[in-house]
Amino acid sequence: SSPCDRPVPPTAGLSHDKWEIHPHELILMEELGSGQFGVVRRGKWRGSIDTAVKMMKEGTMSEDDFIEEAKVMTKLQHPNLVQLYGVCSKHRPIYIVTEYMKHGSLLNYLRRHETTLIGNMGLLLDMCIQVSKGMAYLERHNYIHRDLAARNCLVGSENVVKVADFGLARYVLDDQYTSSGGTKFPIKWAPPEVLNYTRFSSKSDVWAYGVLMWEVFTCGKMPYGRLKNTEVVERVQRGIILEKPKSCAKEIYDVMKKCWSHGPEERPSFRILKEQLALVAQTLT
Ligand SMILES: CS(=O)(=O)c1ccc(C(=O)Nc2cccc(-c3cn4ccnc4c(Nc4ccc(C(=O)N5CCOCC5)cc4)n3)c2)cc1
Repeated sequence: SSPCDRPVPPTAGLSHDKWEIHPHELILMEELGSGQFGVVRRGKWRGSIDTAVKMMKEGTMSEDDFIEEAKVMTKLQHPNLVQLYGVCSKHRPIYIVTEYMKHGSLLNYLRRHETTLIGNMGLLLDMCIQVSKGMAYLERHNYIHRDLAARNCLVGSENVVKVADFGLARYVLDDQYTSSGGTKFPIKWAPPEVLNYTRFSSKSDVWAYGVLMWEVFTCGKMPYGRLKNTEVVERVQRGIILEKPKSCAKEIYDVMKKCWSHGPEERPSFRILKEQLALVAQTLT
């Protein structure tokens, strides 16, 4: 059965806190990757459920605030969102347990499969549409991602693409990542109002979504190439936008450009974006 129709395993653990997962219910397997936040390993939950387990290095996130938020996040359920199953918070490091996506990040997937993907506009557009569906769900629930990019989307079987780590950015302690002046802040995915006032909204997620579309249609190129963050900030504030990717239809680039409208209120909502992209898909494929 496809992952969509498999019911989401009940996050009801043995304890009364249904978002709490008992470590003895988890079998940890191979490492999937790591970063300044810690290590991610594949896992099996209750013997059969495939999971990814993020072991958050101490000091990387405000854990108590995150654990509080995890209760809300486990309720966000959609076929294009990486499901948070729960957390192991009774020990350190805390574990963040989500559904497993077997092809890894969308960014690496695009780069790894560039030769087969570059001419397949229908498939690239479908990936973008799947992300817009997950984001339209978050928008409907007034949930802001704050770090939408191809690196934070994941690919599963049958080219399923899901949005991951929504809202996680709020709990990262490293102010190199959280402040817009920091070296790790995702400047290239940020609109003017975030660069100037760190004013996040679903419309700043829409700007980032436009950059994600650009990443998809360039099969994982770095936006603005090797330009320094200060040069990108200057261009964005002057209204200079990313150029049309070679293998991208004009109609698709037109949608990207709407996502990069200078004022947040001029940008379409994800609800509208989803519909516009479905129309473009009909005319193109
Ligand atoms: C900015 S921050 O808040 O500090 C932050 C930074 C990083 C992260 C984070 O989760 N990073 C991260 C790093 C590595 C793997 C993950 C990561 C998270 N996941 C959640 C669900 N599934 C996965 C998954 N799956 C993978 C990853 C790699 C492979 C793999 O080895 N492949 C090679 C062969 O072809 C297939 C693919 C397979 C499945 N990898 C997540 C989260 C938050």
